[in-house]
Amino acid sequence: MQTNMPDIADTAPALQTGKLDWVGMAEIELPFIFESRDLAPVTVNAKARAFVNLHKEDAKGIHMSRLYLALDVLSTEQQVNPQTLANTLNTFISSHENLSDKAQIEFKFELPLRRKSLLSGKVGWKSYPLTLTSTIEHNIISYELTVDVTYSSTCPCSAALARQLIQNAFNEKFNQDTLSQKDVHEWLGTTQGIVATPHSQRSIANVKVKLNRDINEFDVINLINTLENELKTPVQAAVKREDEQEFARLNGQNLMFCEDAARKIKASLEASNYADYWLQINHYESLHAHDAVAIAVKGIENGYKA
Ligand SMILES: Nc1nc2c(ncn2[C@@H]2O[C@H](COP(=O)(O)OP(=O)(O)OP(=O)(O)O)[C@@H](O)[C@H]2O)c(=O)[nH]1
Repeated sequence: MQTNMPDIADTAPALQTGKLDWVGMAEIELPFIFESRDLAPVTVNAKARAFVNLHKEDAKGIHMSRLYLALDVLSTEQQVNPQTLANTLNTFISSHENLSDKAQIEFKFELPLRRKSLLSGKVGWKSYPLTLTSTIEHNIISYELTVDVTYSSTCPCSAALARQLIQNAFNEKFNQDTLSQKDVHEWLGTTQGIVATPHSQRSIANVKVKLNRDINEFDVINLINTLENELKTPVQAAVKREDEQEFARLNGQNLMFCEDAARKIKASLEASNYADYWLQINHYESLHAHDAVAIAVKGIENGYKA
């Protein structure tokens, strides 16, 4: 290797002086082993962002290779958990002495989970998009987790209008003289009986939570289960007919506007122990070509903004 190579990050003058909030790298390909409560350590293929601030006004630049190599150690020699992330952030700072006093790592990846069907006992894969961000500032580390949960939402307005059409069709078909339980039962099993069906839409809840500082493990499964249990109609993996029928029942018994979904999730996050939260509910309408959206935050001082 050639010695005496110029190292302009240390020696060259900055074109213009000034502090920078974040400098680093984005879209770094980084497989790693992720650790979370109730989950066997799982290898995920993340895209990483790695940053430090540049508070030395006349420094030419940061040392990007040092950030990259610290991430590589995390990827190849360790498993990702709150402690190893904290160590890596500390390495970012200690490898930028006099240059930086803040650091941030963001991982975006899909977490594949085995999910059970509603009734049949079958199991299948479902992937959840996650973003895990850890930041160190004034020696304090914070963690933030964003997850997208996909579910089905059936429109309550459409359901009421469909019920009215069914009632009208019933009145046309039957009167007191012709009413027989057997005939009505048969008729209800036809498309003339259930003359209209409400529309449902694939919907996504984007939820960001700020984790408490003192956590010693991530708990992604608990967050996902909390959201899915509240929504009741998450999209399914393995589906037999009995599961599909149960899904239809759950949709019918959990009619929701985006406001309903947002309020349900807000209530469940309020009941959880998160330091802060932000949520956006997206109903990708099948009636409209546009989407129905609701946003909420915990509303704490200096917290997330809607
Ligand atoms: N700071 C900075 N570096 C960049 C940028 N684009 C590419 N690089 C390259 O990132 C590489 C790594 O920089 P350093 O970490 O300083 O590399 P190094 O000097 O070999 O590593 P050390 O000996 O640890 O300082 C250099 O080759 C830079 O040219 C940029 O926009 N800013």
